[in-house]
Amino acid sequence: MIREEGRGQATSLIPASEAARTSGYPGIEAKMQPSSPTPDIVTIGILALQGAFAEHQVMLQKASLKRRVVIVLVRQQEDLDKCDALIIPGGESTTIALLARLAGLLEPIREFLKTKPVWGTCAGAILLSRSVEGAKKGGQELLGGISITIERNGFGSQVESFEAPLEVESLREANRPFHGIFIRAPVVIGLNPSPTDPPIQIISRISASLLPTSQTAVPLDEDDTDPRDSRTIVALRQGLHLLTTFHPELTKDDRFHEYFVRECVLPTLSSRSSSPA
Ligand SMILES: NC(=O)CC[C@H](N)C(=O)O
Repeated sequence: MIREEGRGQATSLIPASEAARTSGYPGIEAKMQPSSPTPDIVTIGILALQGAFAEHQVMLQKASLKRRVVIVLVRQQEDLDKCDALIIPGGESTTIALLARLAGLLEPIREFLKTKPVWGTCAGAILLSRSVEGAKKGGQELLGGISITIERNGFGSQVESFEAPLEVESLREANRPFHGIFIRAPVVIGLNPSPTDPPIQIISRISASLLPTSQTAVPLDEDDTDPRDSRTIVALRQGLHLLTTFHPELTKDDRFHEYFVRECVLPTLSSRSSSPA
């Protein structure tokens, strides 16, 4: 099932017991907004093997979040074990996968994905996909949390990297476009959820008129799930996870980071802490 997402839901509070559980980890603390009634803490890991992890870290530190966020740069399993959520940055997906295998992180992240939210940006989006086309010779290891097929460098080579304004209805101040930076970006070429998978929610599509001229995507009706139409999808969610084919961390706009914490991370914390032990 595929659905286009409307406005986001309100976040829930994290009980003090949860804050106690996550406190005391070495990491970097992002600022807490005064509106938070309790010193709730959420621990977000950033896979820091290659690529734009430092930019995600800076953005999370500056982001206007309603919770205190402890940031953990994840390089080994014991870092991952501290995290409530994980961001996989852009960079080079084959290299990140190789380094993750060498660090013994591929299987732990696959396990992590089953219960905790993960956000993949660009190369991270490739890793989060269930299958990939255009992989380097020798293949490409994936994590596979989201049931889509994605095409590496699907908009073309470096010279066809581009920037474009995106409409994203679920972000705060939704009438202000989000500046999408696409660098050798992957393209969503198929949505393949099985009947038992959570539904895929489309968060943003790029207007076909803004795509590089080499692209021939034809925008169809909003509800049409024709695979051709998937090429205009640039942000989507499935279950706990978020995928963006562009780089929000390379902008000065914190709204995607705020969205991930508010919509993907905090609801899982509150549901975990309210479920019976
Ligand atoms: N900006 C990026 O993350 C590019 C992704 C890169 N094309 C890859 O395949 O991994």
